[in-house]
Amino acid sequence: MAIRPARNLFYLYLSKNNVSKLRFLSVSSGFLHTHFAEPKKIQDFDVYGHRIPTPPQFSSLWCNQWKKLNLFHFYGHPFSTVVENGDNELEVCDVDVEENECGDGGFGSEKRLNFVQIASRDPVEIYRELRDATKCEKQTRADWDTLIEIFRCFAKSGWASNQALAVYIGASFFPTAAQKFRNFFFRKCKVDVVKYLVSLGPCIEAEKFLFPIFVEFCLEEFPDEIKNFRKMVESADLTKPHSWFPFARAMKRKIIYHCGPTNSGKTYNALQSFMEAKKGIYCSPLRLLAMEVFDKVNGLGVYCSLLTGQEKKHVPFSNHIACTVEMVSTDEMYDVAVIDEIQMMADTHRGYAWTRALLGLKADEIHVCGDPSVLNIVRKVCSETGDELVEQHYERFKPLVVEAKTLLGDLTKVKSGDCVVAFSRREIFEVKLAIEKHSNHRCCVIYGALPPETRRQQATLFNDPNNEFDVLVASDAVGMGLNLNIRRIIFYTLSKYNGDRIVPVPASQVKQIAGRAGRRGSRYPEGLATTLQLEDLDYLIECLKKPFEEVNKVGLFPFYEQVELFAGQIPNSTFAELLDRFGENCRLDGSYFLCQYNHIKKIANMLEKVQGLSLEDRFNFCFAPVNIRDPKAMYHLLKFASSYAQALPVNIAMGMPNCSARNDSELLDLETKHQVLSMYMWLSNHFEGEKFPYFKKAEAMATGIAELLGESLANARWKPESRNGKQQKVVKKDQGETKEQLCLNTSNHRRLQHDTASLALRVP
Ligand SMILES: Nc1ncnc2c1ncn2[C@@H]1O[C@H](COP(=O)(O)OP(=O)(O)OP(=O)(O)O)[C@@H](O)[C@H]1O
Ligand SMILES: [Mg+2]
Repeated sequence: MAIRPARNLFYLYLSKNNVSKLRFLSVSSGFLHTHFAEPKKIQDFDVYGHRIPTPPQFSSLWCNQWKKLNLFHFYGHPFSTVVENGDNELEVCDVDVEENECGDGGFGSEKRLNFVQIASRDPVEIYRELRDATKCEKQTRADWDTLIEIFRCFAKSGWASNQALAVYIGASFFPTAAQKFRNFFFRKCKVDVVKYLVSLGPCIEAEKFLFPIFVEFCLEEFPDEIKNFRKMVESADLTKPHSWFPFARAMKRKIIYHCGPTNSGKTYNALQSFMEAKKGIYCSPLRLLAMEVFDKVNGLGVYCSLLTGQEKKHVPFSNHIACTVEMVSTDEMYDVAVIDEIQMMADTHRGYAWTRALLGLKADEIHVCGDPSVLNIVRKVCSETGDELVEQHYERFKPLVVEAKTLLGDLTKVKSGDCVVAFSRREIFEVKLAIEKHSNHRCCVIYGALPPETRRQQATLFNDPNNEFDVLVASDAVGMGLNLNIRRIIFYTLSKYNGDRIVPVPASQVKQIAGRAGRRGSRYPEGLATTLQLEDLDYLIECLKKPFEEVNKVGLFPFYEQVELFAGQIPNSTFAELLDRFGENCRLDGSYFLCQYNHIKKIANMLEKVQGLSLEDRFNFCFAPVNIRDPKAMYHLLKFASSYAQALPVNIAMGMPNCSARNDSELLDLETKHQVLSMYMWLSNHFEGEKFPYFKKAEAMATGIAELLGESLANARWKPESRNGKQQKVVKKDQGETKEQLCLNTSNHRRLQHDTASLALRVP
């Protein structure tokens, strides 16, 4: 028997056969499911209530009535514990059932009984009585005071506001409706109703009593508002996303889940099926990985094209394509599709792209590769879509061992084949500088702001044993995709800036990064992981020991067409307002969340003043890959959008640097320039080509800059920008860097300061 708590939806089935009559107190707290009433079990049971318009998931009977004369009754929230027996029947626990001969509801006083009778009356009736009353009955001062407080709480009640959604009273309209309801009630109130409410006081019970009366009031008073909101909600319906892809639903697809930790051969095996297929698609989490698969597959003699937001490389006669997951086509038919890093379905920003690929791909066979965190939700999706699911479980090829002695804060203990992982660009350069200054090692660097080509070039340099670059210093960008010959991962710290504050690095990420050590094919027999500081070791061990946390929701985001439909319901709003209203009003099934769209809103706000962009243009511009914290990059996006809106050919308007960076500021400049060019290429691919006619030029410049970045990194021996002087500039660069500033400015980041200090102390 499983016990599960029920919230507002109560199921009940009486276990006692001798129950002949029932009454309910406080049942107004919820919906009573219609499956409940099995007349043969309860001879004289007659739920007395009425239907209210509710969304399908609440196709229930609203009940707040009780029958006279009873043997059993339920107090408070008796249904908050529901026992499910093996036959899937549901019973109310006996503990919640009290026998009572006298039928007074257990309150013991006649006065109280009257109140109780109020509670159990049909809210429609109460409402009509109030509505038809000509004036307010006299109340005491104290009762008024309590009443005012009760209505104040009602207007602020999250519970009531949520419940009101079920009858299409939106959250933004709820306070107005509650205010009008209060005015109505105060003009008409009756002594017995008031007394009952006052006896409850300002509490959830009072809200629950008032709510159905409020609903009646709203249904009569605000039919237009309800109709409009209903239309709006229906146009923001994201429930049943599997039904958005009818063609894929008509297919019986086979999903093969390659499930396991990092470095266990998941992608390798999926790619075997991909290459053997007549027609295949590989969906990558990163441009970098798409490029790598493109190269590898072509190298093995299978013609394969490349499609990312920025580049389209068509290989003649190819039937295979490697793309980034955002670019996947749900129109094309494939024999085999691979969706790599499927656990990214749960990513707060990009998760929707994986969900869409899984639900929408028209492929006979879909190989998904990832850790076990989304296995259950993929099982659920498959049962909804009717696809067959086959699970293949994997183990790591080589063991991962934690080195307990750590580096004790001493970076001179770094050895050949080590990868030091830091979570900000500044730390990366500090570590590189310290290692190169005080040892004979040379460092490659990999971090998110570098173009994929440069990251690959750095990875190749590190992997090649025949050069002096034998240590890697990297950010979490190293966690996915690259094949690196790492002997040992050393965490420089285990906390990072999450866009808001410094937090411990999530265990799943620690696992993913540590798992990079000891890759199959590398010369190391096992992978090692450790920390720079001894005090971080326990957290590292804890993370590595932790089983993968199960995810219970995955991301969704509306298509443009859905946003357009919704926009029709609220004309004259800005795109950012539209997104907010969509976010507030969209309906989702329990397995999905709406992906975060703050960055989209930020771009939408910036572009608001650009006249002449259609809604679709705005939607597309907002998805352009831009670092919203980099004002230079944002400025270029604004300029691109302005030219586009004026139907002018969009210019790159940026000079090509002619030498590699000589200091950190020049390096930052190269990074930004590359990002702007990459954005231009993306826009050129997402809008009509002739509007962005300088694609080739942008591509050539981007290649040149990536090379300059590679050269610059090989020679980089400068300090990252001074913390005082150019802090602002650095902070705007990317998330990781803002961490550094916070570390310096606030006292609760003592540990990082300590790390830096001890680094300075111990390095001779
Ligand atoms: N059967 C095999 N024969 C030869 N090499 C293999 C085989 N399986 C895997 N490898 C190699 O082992 C390395 C790790 O494999 P793969 O990338 O498939 O792991 P993964 O489980 O996808 O890891 P991650 O989670 O890090 O993506 C790769 O370099 C891959 O080419
Ligand atoms: Mg993989």
